[in-house]
Amino acid sequence: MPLCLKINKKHGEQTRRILIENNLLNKDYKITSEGDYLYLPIKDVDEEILKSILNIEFELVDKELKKKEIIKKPSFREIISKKYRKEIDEGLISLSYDVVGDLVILQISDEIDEKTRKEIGELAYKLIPCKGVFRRKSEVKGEFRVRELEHLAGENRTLTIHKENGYRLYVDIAKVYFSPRLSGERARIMKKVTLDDVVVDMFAGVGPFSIACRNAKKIYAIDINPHAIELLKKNIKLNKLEHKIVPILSDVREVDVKGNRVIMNLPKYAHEFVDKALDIVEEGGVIHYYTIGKDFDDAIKLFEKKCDCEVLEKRIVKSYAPREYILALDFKINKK
Ligand SMILES: C[S@@+](CC[C@H](N)C(=O)[O-])C[C@H]1O[C@@H](n2cnc3c(N)ncnc32)[C@H](O)[C@@H]1O
Repeated sequence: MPLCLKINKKHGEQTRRILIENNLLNKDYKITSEGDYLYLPIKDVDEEILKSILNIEFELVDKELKKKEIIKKPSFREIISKKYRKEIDEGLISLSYDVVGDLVILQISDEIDEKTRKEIGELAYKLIPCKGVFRRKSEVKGEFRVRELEHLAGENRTLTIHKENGYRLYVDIAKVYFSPRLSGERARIMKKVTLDDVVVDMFAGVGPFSIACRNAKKIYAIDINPHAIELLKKNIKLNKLEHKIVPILSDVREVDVKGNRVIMNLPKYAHEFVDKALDIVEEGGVIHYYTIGKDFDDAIKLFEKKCDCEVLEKRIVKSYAPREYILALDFKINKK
């Protein structure tokens, strides 16, 4: 029986949208109405998180709902979930994967032997439209936030061109950080940018946030990884933004720039850079802060200790670990 959110019908459309934006709607079941109430199937999530993103009265209930019937040819996920059920249940093989350009990145543990890893790679190569298949060999690590990869099938090349939100990006999955799962977040920021904005992208990588801010007056894109800046320069050309984006290869702590919209996409360590972000942002400006947490409280306390600010928007970007999330908070900085 799926976990459901029971809400008054009048909040239906808005709530459905927020659940989809936060990747919390359980799409295996149909949304059902009874009397004045709607039952929306949801994924396992803390009640506190739901309270803070929904802002309406709701109940959490277990309810029998109809399953969605979809007839289609078997996918990579369906095939491996039958063939490797035990390993999936033990958490050694994941059903989720990333597609970056024409490359696929699978999540298979080191504990799975090499022959089986290659076999799964070949299945992915056949069933997911792509040119090459890799596996995550490590977590993202180090200052550059890059992960080690193992080639499993198809072309053994790590440079690709990824498309999202109407722009294109050169990405080298072995040399720079890039997550296609943040495209929705970049689309959200894109909608907020105005022609008068001066954006400072403190941890720019190959520039997806900077390029998403293409409507701004000027964008300073900073990164400490030389490979990221090299690709960022190619991406600026590819998207014809030479007149707007200034690439800067440096530790952001050494850079002296100012802006009214500051992007801090370094979730694991962003808390160490809040003073620098406050130094960069103009009063009345906005800091887009990304962090890891179980809820939004720590981030809000941290900012409130350092300045007079208000939270304009907060949302779960994606899950990070069981009951831990990558969180996005937009802080308006009233007074430093
Ligand atoms: C999580 S990645 C985000 C990249 C990019 N914003 C994206 O969405 O693909 C963080 C980036 O911050 C860079 N970085 C880490 N420490 C830095 C520092 N002190 N100064 C500048 N860049 C830094 C890393 O090289 C990495 O590219």
